[in-house]
Amino acid sequence: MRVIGTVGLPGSGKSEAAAVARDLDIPVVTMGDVIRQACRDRGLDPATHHGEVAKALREENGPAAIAERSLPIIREALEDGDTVVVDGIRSDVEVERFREAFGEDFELLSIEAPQEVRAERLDLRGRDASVEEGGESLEDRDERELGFGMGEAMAMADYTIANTDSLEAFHDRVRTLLTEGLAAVEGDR
Ligand SMILES: Nc1ncnc2c1ncn2[C@@H]1O[C@H](COP(=O)(O)OP(=O)(O)OP(=O)(O)O)[C@@H](O)[C@H]1O
Repeated sequence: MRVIGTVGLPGSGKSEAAAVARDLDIPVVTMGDVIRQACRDRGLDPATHHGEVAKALREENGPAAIAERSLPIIREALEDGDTVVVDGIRSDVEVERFREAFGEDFELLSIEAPQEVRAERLDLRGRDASVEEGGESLEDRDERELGFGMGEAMAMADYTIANTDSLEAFHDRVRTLLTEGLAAVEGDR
């Protein structure tokens, strides 16, 4: 059994890593979906209340609340396969919760790229932060995510992939990691 969590700043390549997993028929549990479901449970539109509900969940049930709610979904996904990818980890507290739940079976992958590289890719993706995030710049998004504990989470990673080369090279790295395991990408640690 392998539960592989991904962490990384905006535009680092987390969605691309999740896409590689899906291509391999590895289920991806997205923590954002947990928040969207909580919005619907409260009769709120996820499009406008996502941030507010994420904050409320943490205030009501503690900083690991979203990780906690992801656990049954991850366990259910593990009934169908040996490996699950968890996308959307934001903090060290969440990493600790997953380590507590899955022990050695939990692996943390940090995806890293310099801010200027991420900025360029996000512009190309058409999700320019200045438009999509209500005027918030990538610098501000980075700062906000680091404020949640993203930096501490990244520091806890079992391995790091530097996503500074081509998309194809990144896909290959992630595919190797998912299919062959840590030893195959040991050089990246
Ligand atoms: N190595 C690469 N070369 C070229 N483009 C890339 C590379 N890696 C990712 N991209 C592109 O950069 C953009 C950002 O990547 P992605 O959406 O995976 O980031 P993310 O970490 O999920 O970001 P966010 O947290 O903002 O959702 C995407 O358009 C993706 O296709």
